[in-house]
Amino acid sequence: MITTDRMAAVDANAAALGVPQKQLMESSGNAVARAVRDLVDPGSRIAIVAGRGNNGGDALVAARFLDEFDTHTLLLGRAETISTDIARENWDALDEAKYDVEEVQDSRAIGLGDPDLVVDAMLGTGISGDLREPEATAAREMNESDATVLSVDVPSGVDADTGEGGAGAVEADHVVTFHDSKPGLDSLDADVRVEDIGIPAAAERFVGPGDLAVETDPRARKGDSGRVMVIGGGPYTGAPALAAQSSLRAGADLAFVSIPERVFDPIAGYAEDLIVQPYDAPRLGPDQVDDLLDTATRHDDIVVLGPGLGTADETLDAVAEFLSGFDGRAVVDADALSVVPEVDTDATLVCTPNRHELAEMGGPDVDDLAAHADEIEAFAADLGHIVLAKAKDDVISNGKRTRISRVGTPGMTVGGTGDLLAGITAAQLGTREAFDAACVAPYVNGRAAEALDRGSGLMASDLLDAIPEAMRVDR
Ligand SMILES: NC(=O)C1=CN([C@@H]2O[C@H](COP(=O)(O)OP(=O)(O)OC[C@H]3O[C@@H](n4cnc5c(N)ncnc54)[C@H](O)[C@@H]3O)[C@@H](O)[C@H]2O)[C@H](O)CC1
Ligand SMILES: [K+]
Repeated sequence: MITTDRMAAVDANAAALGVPQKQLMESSGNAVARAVRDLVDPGSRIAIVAGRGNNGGDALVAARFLDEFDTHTLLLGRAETISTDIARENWDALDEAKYDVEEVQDSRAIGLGDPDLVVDAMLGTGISGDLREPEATAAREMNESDATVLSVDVPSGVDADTGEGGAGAVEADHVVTFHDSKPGLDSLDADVRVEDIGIPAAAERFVGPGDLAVETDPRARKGDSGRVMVIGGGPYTGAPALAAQSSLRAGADLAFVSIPERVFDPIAGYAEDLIVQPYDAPRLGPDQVDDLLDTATRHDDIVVLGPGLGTADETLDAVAEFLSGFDGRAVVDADALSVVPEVDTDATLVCTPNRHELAEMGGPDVDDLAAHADEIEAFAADLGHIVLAKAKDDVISNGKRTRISRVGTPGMTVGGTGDLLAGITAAQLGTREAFDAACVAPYVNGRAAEALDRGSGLMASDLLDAIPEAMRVDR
């Protein structure tokens, strides 16, 4: 089962892997033709009704595979208004090769004839709202006709994610959908077949450029990427500052750093963009927890817990107490990680262990994390939280789904890149579902390093400037 947004991401990832959409359209069209052949005998009358988007494009491809039928293709609208290059190229091919095609300029002129089968390729995943003209009239004609109706990808007018049909949606007898079934097809009174269109498994497994495009959290609004609160520092000062700064570079609106008073000066001195909130204690301890919980909960802060905190008993007690009282979103990193397996929390956690921290938490003790992705998935299921395990290839799992981010450079083994990752993850949690945020963050971090291309001598702070560019969708 795949949603429209995920499908678009996988599509773009496939293109980045060298399988462009036009090739997928060729496979889709071929699959449509196979479905036609399974439903009617050679010589039967077929009416193809194509819209001006890629859903129509699929059927325009299919027309070339249906020579043994009496096929008539109607394009709803003028060819110049076809909305994508690949669909238009497939129209032009039919036109040049003298297939039986017709541009329908006016909804009153729609005549399906008396076909045995209608291919409904008006609208697929690009639909929004009720059917407009001329699609509405064409849908009515299809629904009133005696012909078998085969819909391409999704019955036109039906929302592929929800199954909701706008007024006048096509009532399909059969649906041929691509790659994976869609949630909205489940509730239909139609026979649904899922066809493989040659999308490489890697397009789903590996985080790619398509993943950047999709913002998946319904709470997300433009310019509302949330407040990040880094609870860290004390023994160390650089780590919390790097995490907070990277969260800003990755789109957070405000970054707070909660630290012991005695390290206020250095941390406040690193960057004027950070809001430094000191507490009166030499290090984090249980006395600070009520205040921190109160602030984080009141502002719906996305918390980063761990960078530079150290391993003092009272600090780890405070971490455990914070997590058991917290029900928001948090990234847990570094020294705070050891507490997670013991703690009972309602929070949504993304845990970001390196190889050693993963083993100490009870996960697999291995060098090549990606080769042991199944064990990391089992560990995440057991832990009940999202695990973003950091290595050359990062493994991200929520216990059910597991993906790999394989971007980055050897120079990233330098100290501080993990702090950056924690901050980027927190910012991503403001606009995406937690698992998607955990997948995109290491991809952004790795792309930033690739863009700098600095080899050895890279410092984590160098990467800060490269993060915004690495998040751009159109790179
Ligand atoms: N990997 C894949 O999934 C592939 C899918 N393919 C097919 O492409 C379509 C999606 O194509 P897209 O161009 O994004 O959108 P549509 O063709 O569904 O529609 C766009 C078209 O429709 C107009 N429109 C929108 N809402 C309405 C409305 N209510 N009434 C009338 N018209 C409307 C809009 O303005 C556009 O012009 C997918 O379903 C698959 O079939 C690829 O072929 C291969 C890869
Ligand atoms: K359709």
